[in-house]
Amino acid sequence: MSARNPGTQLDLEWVSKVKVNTQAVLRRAQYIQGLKLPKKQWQAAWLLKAITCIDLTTLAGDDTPSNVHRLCMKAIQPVQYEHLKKMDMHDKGVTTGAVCVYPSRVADAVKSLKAANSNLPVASVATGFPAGQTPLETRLTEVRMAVADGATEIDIVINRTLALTGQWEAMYDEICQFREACGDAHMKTILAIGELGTFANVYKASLVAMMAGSDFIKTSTGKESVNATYPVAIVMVRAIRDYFLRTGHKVGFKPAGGIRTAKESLVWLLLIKEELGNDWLTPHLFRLGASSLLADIERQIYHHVTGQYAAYHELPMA
Ligand SMILES: O=C[C@H](O)COP(=O)(O)O
Repeated sequence: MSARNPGTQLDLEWVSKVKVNTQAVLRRAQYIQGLKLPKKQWQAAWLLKAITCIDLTTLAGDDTPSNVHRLCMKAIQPVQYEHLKKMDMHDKGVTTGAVCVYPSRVADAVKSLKAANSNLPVASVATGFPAGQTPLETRLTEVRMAVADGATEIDIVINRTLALTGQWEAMYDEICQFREACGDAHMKTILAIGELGTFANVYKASLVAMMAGSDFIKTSTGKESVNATYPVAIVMVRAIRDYFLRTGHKVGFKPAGGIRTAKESLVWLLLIKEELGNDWLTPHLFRLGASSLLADIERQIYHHVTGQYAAYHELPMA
């Protein structure tokens, strides 16, 4: 991870002046989706880059030490060795960016990775994920427990009630407390954009989250009915850019929820390149939160290397 965002004082004047031009946002998102995607070896290189930015995720009620173990093994070796060798990438340490699990499974993930001699980060959702509707003290305890079990990245959810009722100061205070509870663990703040109503609210929530010291802002939990969309991403990355221009602090961006295809991962990389520039095209500042994207990327890489499409059952799944 890159240098942390120390946050700033809450600037309510900046927050209150926010206006978002919806039509301009939609046009820009359309434009980015229409851009030409890289082909052939360039596409394969971009797909490998996308893999290094994935937070390989399992967030299910039936998660067990054994499926978390498989997830970790997949994160360490996301592409078959022979395929990487054919691309001369076998010795470049291609892994996913992190694994992401519920707090109760952090210790399992840490154990599996340690046994495999891997220092891949373990991220954990916390703070009453996905709804955030538990008492503040419970949410803080959850963060501390995940960190104590070895999570080095914590994905918190914002209190949507506070955002929807314009209680930005209270939201800022809560996030500052989460940041403190994280200690040295990097904090990604999930806005749950599908529940924020307007683009202006998304922009305001992004600003408040960054002012409170978030190292990343993240679109969604993957559990809302609307998750990562390109227009919302434009709004959030513009907030990241504006915050950087004012403070000099680079905050990362993590779209998450419903990202399933290799093609989508390429569009996400293009969006970041166009909006924030190459500096952000690194796992330190960009992550894709996804539970099933890797299988499709692996399939495209299989095709690139062999000239044939693999059936899903031919590729080892996370
Ligand atoms: O943070 C990651 C998301 O929960 C993953 O969502 P997904 O299962 O739709 O890929």
